[in-house]
Amino acid sequence: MTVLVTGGAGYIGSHMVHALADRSEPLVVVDNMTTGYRPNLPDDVRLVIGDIGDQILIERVMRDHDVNAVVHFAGSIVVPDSVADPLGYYANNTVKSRSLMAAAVNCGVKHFIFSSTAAVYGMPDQAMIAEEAATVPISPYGSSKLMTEMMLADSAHAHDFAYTALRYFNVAGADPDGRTGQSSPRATHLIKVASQAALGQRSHMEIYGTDYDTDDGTGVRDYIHVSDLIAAHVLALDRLRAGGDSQVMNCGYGRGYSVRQVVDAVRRVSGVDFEARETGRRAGDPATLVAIADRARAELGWVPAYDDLDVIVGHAYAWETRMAGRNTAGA
Ligand SMILES: NC(=O)c1ccc[n+]([C@@H]2O[C@H](COP(=O)([O-])OP(=O)(O)OC[C@H]3O[C@@H](n4cnc5c(N)ncnc54)[C@H](O)[C@@H]3O)[C@@H](O)[C@H]2O)c1
Ligand SMILES: O=c1ccn([C@@H]2O[C@H](COP(=O)(O)OP(=O)(O)O[C@H]3O[C@H](CO)[C@@H](O)[C@H](O)[C@H]3O)[C@@H](O)[C@H]2O)c(=O)[nH]1
Repeated sequence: MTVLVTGGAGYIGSHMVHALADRSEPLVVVDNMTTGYRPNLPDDVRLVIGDIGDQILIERVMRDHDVNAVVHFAGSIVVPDSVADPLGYYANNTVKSRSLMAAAVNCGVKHFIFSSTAAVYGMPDQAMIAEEAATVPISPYGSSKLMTEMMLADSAHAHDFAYTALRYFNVAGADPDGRTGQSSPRATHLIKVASQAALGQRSHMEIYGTDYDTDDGTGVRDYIHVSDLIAAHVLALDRLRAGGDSQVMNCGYGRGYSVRQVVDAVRRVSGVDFEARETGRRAGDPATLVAIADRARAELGWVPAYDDLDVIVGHAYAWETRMAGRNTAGA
């Protein structure tokens, strides 16, 4: 009854690995280490360095480890990169997910949890988004994820497995115990970038667009603490094991913060008045993305524990401080 965690050496996946290890669940990680970071994993984890598109390898891992559930985080995640390299994104996110699913079907894996995204909704006309909202992605990244959801739905009809596709809103923060966090130096996420500016790793940061139709003109997002997101995964796994049906669920708190509010929070938490320069809009950014996450609460009994912007920022900033120390020590 082993859980296969794809992309388990990445930001979100490594939090899942710790959560499963905390429950003493047998698990195996497959990661090709393109953006993965080994030090974020427990020392004794079973890590197979390989690609989810290598179906022979994946089937061997599934059989050797008696895998019964897959939690699929592996993928490429930078929206502007997907605009520049759509075929690369469809290859890594869609084609290789198809291969992973084929391996799961061949090996009789019964449960599948998939990292989907609010990007499947595109530029919604309503600020608050439920799962029934139209899915009209505006980036190859969003399309690559929506296509994977479609493959899951069709395969679950045809074969004996059930899935949960979790549509994450903006994932932020870090493990409260400091075991792992966002470690990719190229990460573009707002709270990470602002924390780097506060630590002096950047001379300044930029606010992309101040003319949105929002209260203060900057983009509004629903920031969810990574540990709350992982709690939803663990509950989704338990629900599938108990015979739960296939579902798509939003993961967010149902409350949005503007870029300016986030920048103020990072200044408040860090005590550093770093520079935030106002520039033009970034391509493909909707004004507002906020989840209606009633389904996750009802179906999973999910109750967030870290729904507080200063707590999220505090954990992200503590992690960034730790990373800065590591980098200095290694220099
Ligand atoms: N970070 C967010 O705000 C966010 C929001 C919505 C959805 N997601 C989704 O969550 C998942 C995890 O995102 P993250 O922020 O942890 O990113 P990440 O880049 O930190 O983690 C992705 C991991 O997958 C691995 N990987 C990539 N392609 C692979 C392949 N072909 N075979 C094996 N391993 C591969 C990478 O090495 C990395 O360890 C992704 O699928 C992403 O699309 C993230
Ligand atoms: O240096 C920066 C970085 C971001 N922003 C703004 O901050 C907000 C959040 O941006 P970011 O942290 O880059 O996240 P998103 O572009 O909203 O995308 C994240 O959240 C999506 C779900 O909502 C996921 O699909 C993506 O994978 C994930 O990167 C947006 O309004 C950006 O324009 C800035 O102003 N300056």
